[in-house]
Amino acid sequence: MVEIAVMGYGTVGSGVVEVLDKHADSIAGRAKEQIRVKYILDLRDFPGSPYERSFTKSFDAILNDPDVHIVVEVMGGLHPAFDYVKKCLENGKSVVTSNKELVAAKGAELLELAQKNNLNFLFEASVGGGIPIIRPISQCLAANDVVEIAGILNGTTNFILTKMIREKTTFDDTLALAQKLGYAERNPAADVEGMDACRKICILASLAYGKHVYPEQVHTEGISQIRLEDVEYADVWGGVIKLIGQVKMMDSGKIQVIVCPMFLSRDSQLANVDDVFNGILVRGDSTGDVVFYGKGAGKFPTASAVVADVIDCVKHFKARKYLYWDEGSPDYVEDYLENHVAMYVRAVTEDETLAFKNIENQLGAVDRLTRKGSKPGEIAFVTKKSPEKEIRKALEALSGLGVQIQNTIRIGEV
Ligand SMILES: NC(=O)C1=CN([C@@H]2O[C@H](COP(=O)(O)OP(=O)(O)OC[C@H]3O[C@@H](n4cnc5c(N)ncnc54)[C@H](OP(=O)(O)O)[C@@H]3O)[C@@H](O)[C@H]2O)C=CC1
Ligand SMILES: N[C@@H](CC=O)C(=O)O
Repeated sequence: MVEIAVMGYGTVGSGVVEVLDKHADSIAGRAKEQIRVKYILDLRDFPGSPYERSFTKSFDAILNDPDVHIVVEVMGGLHPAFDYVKKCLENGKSVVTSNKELVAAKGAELLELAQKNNLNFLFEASVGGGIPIIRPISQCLAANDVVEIAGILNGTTNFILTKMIREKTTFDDTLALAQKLGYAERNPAADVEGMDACRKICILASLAYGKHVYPEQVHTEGISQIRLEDVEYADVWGGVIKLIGQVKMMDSGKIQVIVCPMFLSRDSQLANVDDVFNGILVRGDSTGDVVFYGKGAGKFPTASAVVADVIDCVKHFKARKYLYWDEGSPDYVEDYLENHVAMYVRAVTEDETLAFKNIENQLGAVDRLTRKGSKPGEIAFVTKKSPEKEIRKALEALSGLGVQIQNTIRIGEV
């Protein structure tokens, strides 16, 4: 019998306890041990819960119980999660977490601590919800040099974009539904403004290239600037808008990494990844493209990944699971303005003919886009591929030449 503690009884934590209970026998068969939830730590009371006797408000009760060998951290946030996880690892307890904020900020330090103490620190659920992606990158694709990873990494924003486009629902209503379904972060700005996807691409980049990438090193944009006009122009251009996290290794040894909405061609493997689903493309030098697809958020998909880590922990008490990356460095990430991109631009002008003359003077030839029902003075175009800093400079100059930029979205090559 292995006794464990679950810290946090919200969407994911309640799913973990339920899955462990419902599938107790088959899980015991796979882990070769019965797994029992001895403690559930939460701030609230849950009167009438079938697990009522396991609830505690004392972290120390868990920390000081020598019978607890695995602690599942599903509270979220950095504090007190970091402190608790660190103490668990210092006190001989392996840790499983779904907390991407924690792994993206402190992964290198916690992995080192786990290694030092011959314990496991596992976080399959931190990226892609129920999709297996941490193990495939660290194990199944280990023979490859990873050339690039690009993915739809946030279920909430993909759900919002899909519903707004297909059903013309409002942003606020769709976000409220995503919250009700347990997809959104406690502070949904983390989803909408791209921070959640940023944390996930940091974890994938750290794992793939062996060096920590910190969220503050990644240029991050969310979906709050996207308007229905942009969605219609994307359609005219031949694609869709998706929030993408992307990382590539450069010849210089630096990485290019970004999180932002992108126009994706309908031919892209990620273009039809809709609703709460995530899609993650990993390009290996030997395998070529491998694409992972599944539910990126929600109670049971995420609980499934957490419980799989618990089972793996039980199977690897003696032989630790080897996950590791080094601390990062300030010069490791290329300035995103140096990246070569093509850019969709939507603007307004009072004189269209003059505007396009000025646009082509500044940017060279562009591909004009038109849509039905455009507003008076509205124009849109796609630039040629150039260093982003040059495009930004040209767009700044255009605003002094009667072209008021309303939005820009990068053209993805995924
Ligand atoms: N929801 C999802 O689909 C996914 C979530 N994740 C990640 O999993 C983690 C948990 O997410 P989720 O379950 O959705 O979040 P919830 O907010 O639903 O659950 C968190 C739970 O932890 C409790 N809690 C918070 N702080 C403490 C504390 N100091 N001591 C004890 N209990 C505490 C909360 O209590 P109270 O409500 O009283 O504050 C709440 O019950 C997050 O890191 C999230 O990013 C990862 C993948 C998918
Ligand atoms: N809020 C996240 C939850 C899973 O990681 C998302 O929407 O993807």
